[in-house]
Amino acid sequence: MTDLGLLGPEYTFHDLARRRFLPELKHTYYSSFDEVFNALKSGEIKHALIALRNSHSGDVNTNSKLIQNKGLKLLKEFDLEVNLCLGGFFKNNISSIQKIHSHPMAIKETRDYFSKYSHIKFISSKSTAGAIEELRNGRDKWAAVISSKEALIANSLSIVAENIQDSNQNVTTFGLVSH
Ligand SMILES: O=C(O)C(=O)C[C@]1(C(=O)O)C=C[C@@H](O)C=C1
Repeated sequence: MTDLGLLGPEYTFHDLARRRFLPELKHTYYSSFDEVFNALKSGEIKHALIALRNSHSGDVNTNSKLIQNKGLKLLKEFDLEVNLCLGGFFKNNISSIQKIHSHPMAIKETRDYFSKYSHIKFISSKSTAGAIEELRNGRDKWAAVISSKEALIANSLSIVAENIQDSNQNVTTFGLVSH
């Protein structure tokens, strides 16, 4: 049994919250909230770290409701400032980018920023760091991702723009949950 399950891979915002607030816990990454909830139910993990809400874009998934409906315990809440970056294979101009992969919440949190680039197609991914894997598989030089700066650096991608979130106080609240 691992102590903590969370949405991965490395350098998702869940992972940045884990590193900041719960660095001592042995952890396992999962690729969706469903998988994290299932791992908690089956006893594969003791605790889960799950995003509940964002200060600008509201509820994350239906996670708060799911925690209540499943009779899980919300032990603690942690607030993490979420600074979003745009990154890709090259330091492209934003106007030359055609496609952006990211988690739906990160896309929501940057909607105003991209409002003048109406040609860009947004593609939902399972997490901001997971979007990087999709970017690599797509091999499209005009594609980009919205993710953490840490994820871009760890994956040797170029940073096209920093702090692109619409709200300058963009905070996501994460819950530490147990059975
Ligand atoms: O995709 C990630 O990196 C996540 O950790 C998910 C998530 C979310 O669930 O809202 C976490 C914080 C940010 O608000 C954007 C995405």
